[in-house]
Amino acid sequence: MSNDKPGSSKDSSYSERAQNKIKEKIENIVQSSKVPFQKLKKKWMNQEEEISKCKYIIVCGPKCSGKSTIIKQLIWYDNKLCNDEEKQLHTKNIRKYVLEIIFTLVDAMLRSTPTMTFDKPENENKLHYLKNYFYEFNCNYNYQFCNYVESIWLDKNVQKTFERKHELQLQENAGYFLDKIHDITRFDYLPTEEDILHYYTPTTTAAERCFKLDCSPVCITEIVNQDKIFFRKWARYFEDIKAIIFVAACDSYNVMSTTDTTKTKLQESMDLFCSVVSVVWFHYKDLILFLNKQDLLEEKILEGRYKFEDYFENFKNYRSSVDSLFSIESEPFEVLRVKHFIKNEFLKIAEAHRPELYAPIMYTHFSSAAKREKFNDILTSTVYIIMRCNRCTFGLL
Ligand SMILES: Nc1nc2c(ncn2[C@@H]2O[C@H](COP(=O)(O)OP(=O)(O)OP(=O)(O)O)[C@@H](O)[C@H]2O)c(=O)[nH]1
Ligand SMILES: [Mg+2]
Repeated sequence: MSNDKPGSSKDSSYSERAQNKIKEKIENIVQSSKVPFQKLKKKWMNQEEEISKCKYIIVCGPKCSGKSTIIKQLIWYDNKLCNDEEKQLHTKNIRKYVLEIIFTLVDAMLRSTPTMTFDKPENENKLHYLKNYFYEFNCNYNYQFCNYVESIWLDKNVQKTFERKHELQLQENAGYFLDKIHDITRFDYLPTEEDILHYYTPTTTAAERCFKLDCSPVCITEIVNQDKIFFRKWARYFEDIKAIIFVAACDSYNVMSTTDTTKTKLQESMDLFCSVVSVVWFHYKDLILFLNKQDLLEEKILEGRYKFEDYFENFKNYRSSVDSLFSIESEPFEVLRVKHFIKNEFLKIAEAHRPELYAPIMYTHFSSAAKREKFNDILTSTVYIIMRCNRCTFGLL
């Protein structure tokens, strides 16, 4: 009967109330922390599982070599292609890009010596409209755009100027879009996947792209702003990666580097490749080398304007051990010689810098990453290699 004692009931109810309050408080804390903690724990466990299964891959190579294009193709693997809404987002940019190509061509035509003007004088007004109204007002589609752009492109003197495309500041894929100008200027134009692959958007930050590849998670990071010392400095941060993709643009054999004017961009790619394979961390990693832009390389070699031996002296005496292959493959002999020579140069660098003892596997692909069909087989085997790297990590192979 302690409750009957004076003050006791008060005290006891006080202590009871206090205790209950504390209990309640603790419960609240536990409750509030318990739920998210459990959720978090589940999430962590899931993440941990995902991450441990995840194939971290870095994609490196010189600027504009096709790194993002290859990543796009990998994301679209399994037919997870763009839907119409996503495609629509590219329409305006592609139209704007086509206009910029037209402006560059007209500019070059007007500056040429002897000076040229439009073959059809009425194109002058059309150009004026496109430059001062259409382009200025955000390139929203209208009837004039549809008629004027094609009319200017078909002007005899503009076409003549395009024959000098190598001398002009045009991107290599300008021809691809000009060939499709009739489709692009239609009101119902919806870019194809190949149009999206050909459209260039420079990558400015090293963003990680995580997606499912053949039902398994993959994280791919495109490395930006690389130079020769980049890998030596940062390589240890990539210690956990499972594989490296290196992309080189083979058609750049005649394009002089902007940073070292004694070298071509292809030679510069080889230097960069050398610094990648020299990194000790990477000696244990699988390496997938894409000798990219084969379609543009073939076009350039067959055109004959820029002889390969003028840029790589030892090409003259190149006798390939795969000479017998030349007769089986359907490509022109000279193109095959060039592409196998380039491959050989990269392999020599890898052999010299990746000690055989550690070096796992180096896979080499001749690729045309912006071509949907042509890239299909390579895509399948790349996915297989990525899966293989993963199974190796878990001792399944
Ligand atoms: N014709 C052709 N064009 C290609 C090929 N691969 C890439 N391209 C084009 O080359 C341009 C550059 O490709 P990206 O994939 O953006 O190159 P990148 O290496 O990511 O470039 P940065 O992000 O600026 O370093 C784009 O217009 C692509 O469409 C190819 O094999 N053939
Ligand atoms: Mg990129």
